[in-house]
Amino acid sequence: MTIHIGAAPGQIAETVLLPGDPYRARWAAETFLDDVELVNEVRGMLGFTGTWKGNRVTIHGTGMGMPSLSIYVNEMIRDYGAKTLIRIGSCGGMQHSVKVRDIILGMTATTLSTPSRGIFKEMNFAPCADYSLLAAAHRAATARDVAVHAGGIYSADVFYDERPDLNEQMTRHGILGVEMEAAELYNLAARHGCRALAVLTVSDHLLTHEALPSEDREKTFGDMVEIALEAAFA
Ligand SMILES: O=P(O)(O)O[C@H]1O[C@H](CO)[C@@H](O)[C@H]1O
Ligand SMILES: O=c1cc[nH]c(=O)[nH]1
Repeated sequence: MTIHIGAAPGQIAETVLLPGDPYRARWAAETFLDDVELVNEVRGMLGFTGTWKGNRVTIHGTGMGMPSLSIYVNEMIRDYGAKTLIRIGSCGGMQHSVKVRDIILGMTATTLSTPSRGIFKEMNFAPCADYSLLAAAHRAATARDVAVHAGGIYSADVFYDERPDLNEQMTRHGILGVEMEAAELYNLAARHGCRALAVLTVSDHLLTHEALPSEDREKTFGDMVEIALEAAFA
């Protein structure tokens, strides 16, 4: 047990899928895993371990934003031995070529700041995905005939942004979508020699202002869960 995770030693698998929403974790575990066991509910942050095609997997919420994700991912890596960590999140589309419900694979995650800024200081470290996971996820998405885009994403610190010029610059520089956790996930994976990837579903669009309701964000993003599972065990 750690301060924030109530699982016993060995109850967290080496492969972890990480939605922001703990209820998406429950839905994904109940929908896609066998022999599912609740392994954490401290502070209502739900985590489940089960099997997918015989492989052990944990699906665990991170909460919203990089400080929250940092707590769970640090404990999963340092205390439970997680090795492959795949975020399964929602994001806002930032290009007209990207449509609502499309899948985005985050090759890089641009950010203004992360919980790691204290160690990087003046350095602009470039958080990036693990290539083997990225390539496997792209193959899995293509095989499923899902609209998939691989490229840069933006990990913002705020959802209600008072600086629209920042989003405009991201769009201008080809960034595909905005979310709030991937950059720190990639930083932590790099620091600890783990593999990480963000597989995102476009839930709303900053240019067209389309938006899916919260229930869809919780329960209908099955393609990204299966793509993440296929990539993890490719
Ligand atoms: O749907 P999740 O995985 O929570 O991801 C996105 O949704 C939340 C904001 O609504 C942020 O956590 C953002 O990264
Ligand atoms: O962080 C997020 C997630 C979904 N949509 C957004 O606009 N931002």
